Amino acid sequence: MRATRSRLCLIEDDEIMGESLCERFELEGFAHDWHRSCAEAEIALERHHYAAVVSDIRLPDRDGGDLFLALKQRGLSMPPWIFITGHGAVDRAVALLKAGAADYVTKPFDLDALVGRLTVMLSQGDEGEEEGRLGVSPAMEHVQNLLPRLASQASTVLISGESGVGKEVVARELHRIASAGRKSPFIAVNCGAISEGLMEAELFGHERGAYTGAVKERPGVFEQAHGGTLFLDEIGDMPLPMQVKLLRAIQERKVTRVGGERTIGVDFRLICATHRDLREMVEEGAFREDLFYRINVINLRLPPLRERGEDVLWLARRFLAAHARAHPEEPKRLTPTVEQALLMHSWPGNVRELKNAIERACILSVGDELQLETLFDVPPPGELLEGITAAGLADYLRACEREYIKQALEANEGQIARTAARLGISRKNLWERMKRLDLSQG
Ligand SMILES: Nc1ncnc2c1ncn2[C@@H]1O[C@H](COP(=O)(O)OP(=O)(O)OP(=O)(O)O)[C@@H](O)[C@H]1O
Repeated sequence: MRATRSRLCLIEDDEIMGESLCERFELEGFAHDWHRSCAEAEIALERHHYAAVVSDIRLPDRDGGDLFLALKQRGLSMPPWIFITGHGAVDRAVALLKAGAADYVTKPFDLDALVGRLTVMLSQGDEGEEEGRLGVSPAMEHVQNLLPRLASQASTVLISGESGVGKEVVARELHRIASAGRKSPFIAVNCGAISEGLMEAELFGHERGAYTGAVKERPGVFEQAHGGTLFLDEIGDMPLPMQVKLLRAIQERKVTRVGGERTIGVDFRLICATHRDLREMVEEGAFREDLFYRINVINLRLPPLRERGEDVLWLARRFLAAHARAHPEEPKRLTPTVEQALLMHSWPGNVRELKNAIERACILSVGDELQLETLFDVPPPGELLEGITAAGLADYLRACEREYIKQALEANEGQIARTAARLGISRKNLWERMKRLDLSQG
């Protein structure tokens, strides 16, 4: 992906106006792209992060304001927009300002003042304002706004949410903010992945000769996290006997290595994460109540991706851009059909599933657009057609179509809107086909 953070996007069809603006931009040393139609600009805006957009309102193929509103509605991460307008269209420009545009200038305008504004925007564009951003949905913005306060005031935080929602991402962001540019350790431990026998040594460390095979002394994760953050993932999987020891270490901020005598003071921020309902586990006797209250001081609940639709396309574009950065190629585009399918999918695997789907689709899609069929696991044709018998071609095609739609319906729990989006057809069209093929929803 081109480094366009410090680049301007000009949308102007008037050759004289466009040329004079570009001349001035060149004089000022502003990197810029000039697009003469909305269609051209739309593709560029989907692919690149510009620092600012300067756009005419009246353009040959579409109203520039409509393009702005449509991209905004699609959740595209938008640079500040400045509209150029004639005297007759000031009302429209004011309405666009209310809808989120940065500014407007009326022809003939003061070019120096415009250049002054753009200089500020270009310098801000270099700061990478998207870094550390968790999402654009109200739920994630709420979490984002809480993090600085938690970083300065909370020493224990519990993050809950389904698998793949981004609990570790949030934990790392909290750590980054708390570290404020200092280098400090972030130690992540998956409590579900360590066998019960090894857990004590893993958490508290061991002295030399503490057990067979302990040829060297080794600090545990509490000591490693000293001065930084200890992230205990899947805390609900911690065996009960270890929970007692964990509680003591958290409360006293001291540990004793296995096979050792001395206590070692440790200072760390503790972030625990779980996809399980710890309160329910307490009621069932599977999780200690005292430990639960100790770690549940601040509970950040991350909603599943299906409950924060605003984030889906925003995240998808981030993953597209990341893929393009890692592999030297132009980022692929999301077509309206693909966008619709992404929005309708229920994402049981949350952000992890979305990330994997986009990565797979980037690799498998041919051309510069993501292809719908590469996004989701659809059965390979051989598997789909297995066992289909038919009297002739028409009969055979009908059987294939029926089987394909039937499987898509099953995969989407019979939900018409989702299935239609997944198949890339309208709901009405899906209903008609189901009727014709004698298929029911469930
Ligand atoms: N806001 C986000 N921005 C970018 N990537 C994200 C975001 N949230 C999650 N991801 C990505 O999704 C994947 C899953 O995220 P993460 O490991 O943080 O989830 P989790 O809730 O901790 O999952 P688990 O419960 O299975 O451990 C990771 O690859 C992560 O990079």
